[in-house]
Amino acid sequence: MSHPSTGKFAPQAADQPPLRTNTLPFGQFIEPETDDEIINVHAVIQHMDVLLRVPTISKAAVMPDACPSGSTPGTIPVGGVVATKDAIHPGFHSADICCSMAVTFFKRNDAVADMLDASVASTHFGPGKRSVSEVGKNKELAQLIDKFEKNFFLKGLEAHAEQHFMTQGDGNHFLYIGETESDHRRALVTHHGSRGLGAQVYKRGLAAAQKHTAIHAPKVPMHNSWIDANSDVGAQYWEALQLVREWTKLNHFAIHRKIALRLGNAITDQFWNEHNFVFLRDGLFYHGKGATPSFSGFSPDDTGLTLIPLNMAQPILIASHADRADALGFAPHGAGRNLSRTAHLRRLMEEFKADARGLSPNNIAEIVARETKGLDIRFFTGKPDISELPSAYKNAEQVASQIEKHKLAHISERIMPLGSIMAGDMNWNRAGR
Ligand SMILES: Nc1nc2c(ncn2[C@@H]2O[C@H](COP(=O)(O)O)[C@@H](O)[C@H]2O)c(=O)[nH]1
Ligand SMILES: [Mn+2]
Repeated sequence: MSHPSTGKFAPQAADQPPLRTNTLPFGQFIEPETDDEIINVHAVIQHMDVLLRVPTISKAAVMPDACPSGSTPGTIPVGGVVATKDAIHPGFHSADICCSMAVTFFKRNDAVADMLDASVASTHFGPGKRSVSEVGKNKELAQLIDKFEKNFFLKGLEAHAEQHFMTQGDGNHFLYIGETESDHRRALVTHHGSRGLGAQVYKRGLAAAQKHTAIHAPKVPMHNSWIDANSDVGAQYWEALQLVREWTKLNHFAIHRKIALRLGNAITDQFWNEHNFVFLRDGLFYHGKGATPSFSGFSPDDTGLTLIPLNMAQPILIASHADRADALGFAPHGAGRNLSRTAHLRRLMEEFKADARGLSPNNIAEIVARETKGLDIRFFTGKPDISELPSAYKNAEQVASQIEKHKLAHISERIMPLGSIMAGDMNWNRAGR
């Protein structure tokens, strides 16, 4: 028998779990209001229907911010949560392992421009890496990297862990400055994942999963393949995920610490949460692909609070756990994209009657100004990435009200926006310009 994806011969294993002929019911907490949202929900449900035929899956849910994440049928949507038995699916947490949110609160309320200046000088956005190593200065990082040697999935990735440290990448990764709504405490929030390190671990994990699944369940397509959690490979992969998680946490807080030092300001509180990760709970592996855990003890660092961003001009929600059973104990991780990057750009080009050369610098300045009024918004490349402006995302208030209505989490505080930094235009949207 040949594997449908690899085309290679694979022996038929006696214990082969078949693909289910029927899908499973799953928790749906997504309520479309506009035509775009109706199309979006339809696509999400179609993907879930195919996905839930994978035999390792016990239960699943989609959050209010769900949107498709690829065109191959059965690709887990962003905003999807899938619980599996004895199986870890790299495709369900995807390449940006441990994409996460982290907040630091400061003692003194410095001027927003000073905080952003200190941030620009302390972090790095965009592809690529740092030329100056932090390993000599950061004992925890050095100790973490020392553990790589013994792990099959991390061995040889030491340079990635070193060179990508204190970088944040591109796309919708951001650094946000805000102030708590209730007591006006100044906050610094970052959003990023495990950078090149996680991407390499994912690649290796997916290869191991394909190898296993081609033998044990050859009808399961490549993107839904899994690693046997009870095997040695499974134990190694689980350990690699935990070490990648540690790296990501160090990365967030090393950036925060550098900014605090540069400002000469004291840190009063910090917490963080993963929203792209695998969580082990009562013997099941909960894969959150863009979903915020909302249950106690989701990680060894759980403080009972999580962060849910919406867009650069809206508050970041601070939520406490609700642990709704049919939502599998998860809440949304954001507002979710309204439209694909290309569709969003196309709409703006239509609005501004742009020709094949694309939006002019004046058009772009006008769009940025109208969407970010009163905020200090900076782009690391110096050029705005209009695909990341608030209009690219779903209605923030609608998502927040769905969180409360469905009791997916309890919103206990809001960090009101003051300014932010993102990578900026990376040339992807030059098409047609
Ligand atoms: N506060 C900000 N929130 C933003 C920004 N860009 C996107 N977002 C929100 O983050 C989530 C997370 O997305 P993912 O990459 O983890 O899938 C997204 O759904 C948006 O709601 C921003 O610039 N500032
Ligand atoms: Mn993320």
